[in-house]
Amino acid sequence: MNNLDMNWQKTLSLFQGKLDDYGLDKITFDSFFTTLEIKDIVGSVVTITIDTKWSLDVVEPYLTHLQEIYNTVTNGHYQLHLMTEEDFKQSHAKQEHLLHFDDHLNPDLTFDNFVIGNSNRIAQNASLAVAMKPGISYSPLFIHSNSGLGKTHLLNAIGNYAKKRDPSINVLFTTSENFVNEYIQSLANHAMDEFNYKYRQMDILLIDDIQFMATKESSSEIFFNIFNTLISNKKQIVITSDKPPRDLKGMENRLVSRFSSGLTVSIDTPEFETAKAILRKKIEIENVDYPITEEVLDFIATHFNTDVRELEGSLKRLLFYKLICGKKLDVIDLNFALEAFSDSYSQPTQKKELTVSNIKKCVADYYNLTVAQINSKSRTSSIIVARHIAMYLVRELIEDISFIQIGHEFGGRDHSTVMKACHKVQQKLEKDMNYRQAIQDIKKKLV
Ligand SMILES: Nc1ncnc2c1ncn2[C@@H]1O[C@H](COP(=O)(O)OP(=O)(O)OP(=O)(O)O)[C@@H](O)[C@H]1O
Repeated sequence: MNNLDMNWQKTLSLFQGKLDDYGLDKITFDSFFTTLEIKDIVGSVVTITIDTKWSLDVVEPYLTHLQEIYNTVTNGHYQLHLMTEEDFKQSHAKQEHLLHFDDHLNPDLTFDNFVIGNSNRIAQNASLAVAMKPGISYSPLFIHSNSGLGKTHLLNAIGNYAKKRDPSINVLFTTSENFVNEYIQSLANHAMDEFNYKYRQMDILLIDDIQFMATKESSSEIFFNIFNTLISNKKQIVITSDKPPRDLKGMENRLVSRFSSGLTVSIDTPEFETAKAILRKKIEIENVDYPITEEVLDFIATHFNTDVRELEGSLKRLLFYKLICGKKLDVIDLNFALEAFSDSYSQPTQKKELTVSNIKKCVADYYNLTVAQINSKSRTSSIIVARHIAMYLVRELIEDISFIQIGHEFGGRDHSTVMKACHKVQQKLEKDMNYRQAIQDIKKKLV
């Protein structure tokens, strides 16, 4: 007999000794109480089963006495929970079923095939740290970048890596859109218990593209609760988004502040060498068995480098063109690449004309402000931030424009005010990754 059974038998025999006090007789005790069995202890809840519903009705009124005795025997603070054998089996089956959910991880997206460069090193390092020790140091981890730069890849890599190290942990990858749909469906099917149970038992919850949840109020509410439960149970949450937490328009402040409470990292557009390394990796994965010259890689890395998806697409196009062109080629060289991209590649076009007004407009749009607010004397902090960035970008992007001219363009301000603003931006750029990303995003829209 194990400890658990011994404690229970002791409880029953002490209970039996007090039958008179409880107004019970031996025949009732022998018929109903001796079949009680401890099935499960989760935390402080001890589940006891009984064979039938009518036996349950007889025993239930005496449960608090049994609980008192059990806590004296075990010197614990347990709550006894009584249910029929049948109910226990059903709820167990439900939980077993829920434990076999699909993790939705893509096994092809791993750290092994994620190319590291300056543009993504911090995000990759943070992701790996989290995958090695989920929930320990950086929860939530918030990864943001423009589209196609590897956020989904890293999310999957975290899940795949962690599962490989410990196959017993519960990992779930989902997009915020799927989360919202699943929530709506669970509400409609009266299956919110299952929904909550599933999400709350995760050791690692990976949520892609959180920006879609911004305006979904009730889904945000339930997500907020799940988020808090997981974080307070030291579980790992990783979230991705196309912008940093504070720029998630429409997202509740309490969620934004929770998102910022862990570690926030960003991914930039791959620089030339990283773009080439990614191309080489993709060539290796595709098992390309003919040489592609360095010049071709340079060409693609220079002209199709907005994001990694574009790099991948260009390579696929090149390989496809080789397949269908009908030429017998031993090597893919630059001439062939120029032919393959003849309709999508044109000589670099002239830069868009940059004027003070279109820089102001672009910054104002980015921050959801008007140009009049940028020019105004308002001291509201969000307007000041946008105004300073606009001044800085004017100074940086328009050749030979003086501080005096800029001051004039921004509502007749003094040149020293403009100088101070530009200096402040420069200082903040060096320290604040999110700020740097915002300025890069605006620049990208302008140039
Ligand atoms: N550093 C990298 N090394 C190898 N492949 C990469 C890298 N970064 C991105 N990729 C590949 O680029 C493609 C796009 O990446 P991914 O889907 O992860 O981007 P994303 O940032 O999540 O985009 P979106 O915001 O549009 O969802 C994927 O095929 C991914 O495997």
